[in-house]
Amino acid sequence: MITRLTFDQISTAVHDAYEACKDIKGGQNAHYIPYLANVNSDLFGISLCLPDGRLISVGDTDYRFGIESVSKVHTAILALEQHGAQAILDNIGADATGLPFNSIFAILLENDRPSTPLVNAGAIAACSLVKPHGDADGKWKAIFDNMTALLGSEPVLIDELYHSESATNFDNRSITWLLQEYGRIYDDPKMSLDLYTRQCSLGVTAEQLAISAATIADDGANPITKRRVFGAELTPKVVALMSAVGFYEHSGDWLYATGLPAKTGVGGAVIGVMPGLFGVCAFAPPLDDAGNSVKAQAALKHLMKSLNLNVFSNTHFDLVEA
Ligand SMILES: NC(=O)CC[C@H](N)C(=O)O
Repeated sequence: MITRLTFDQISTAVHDAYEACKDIKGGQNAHYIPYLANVNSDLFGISLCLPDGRLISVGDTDYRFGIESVSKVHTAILALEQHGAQAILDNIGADATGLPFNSIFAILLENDRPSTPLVNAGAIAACSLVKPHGDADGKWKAIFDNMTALLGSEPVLIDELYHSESATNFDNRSITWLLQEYGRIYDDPKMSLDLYTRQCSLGVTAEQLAISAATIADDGANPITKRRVFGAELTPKVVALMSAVGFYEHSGDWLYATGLPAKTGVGGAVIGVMPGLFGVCAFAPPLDDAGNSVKAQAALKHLMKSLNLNVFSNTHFDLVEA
């Protein structure tokens, strides 16, 4: 079945989702990273980007916040581009862990594999895979440039967040050394961890993240800059990774409830990708027990329901002029 959607319908749905969810309480800011604990908990924004570059934004969509684990998607794309889909499967994996994002148990259960580039272990391994090998500055430039190409404009490193996170990331240090012991870090371990921590500390806006999600939805072509960022054959791989583990131990419940492949970060962002149709980002700092934004989840759930969208349904959606 083909259903026609207009820009106005999508715009109304975004504004309705904002209104319906703006007063939702519950959850708390990430408390284990001191910088994030102090961000204003009332911030809330939704931004949606269409493949033709039109943006629908409501609320705090130009506030710059820590990208955190949403960056795992961007660097997974870089590693996929540089090494190919098979190498990422062989060296990292694409499995759901069913466990928290920083789980050491998941590494042990998965027979030494980091599981997926979208949990901490696999994301640190992905940073170790980024070329040029052995060159910290060159690798950071590759990560930053790839992020910029996906966002359509530069992110800004939040120094305070980077220092705050570097000083307190004891679990990620343990993960890195365990992976090193298992032969699953493919460059200098300390450098790989530092690159991961730095990418998590990049400041981005909800609007930038929506553009990057729309770039994934648009088969690797950035809808704003029109630049091709990655090969179209990678979109199904990226969407599969997001679907499998985007909400960590709540990934199945999320996908079942919404039908939206999405990825969260403890900075409060959630990005969602409807291939061919749009990319979206909702942002609000308070998180649930799995580290996923309470209000952003509610807003995206509302949006998908009101537009009657689901990536698994047998309905194809065409964006039409009114
Ligand atoms: N889920 C997240 O966003 C976690 C990211 C954070 N930088 C960490 O490694 O703990």
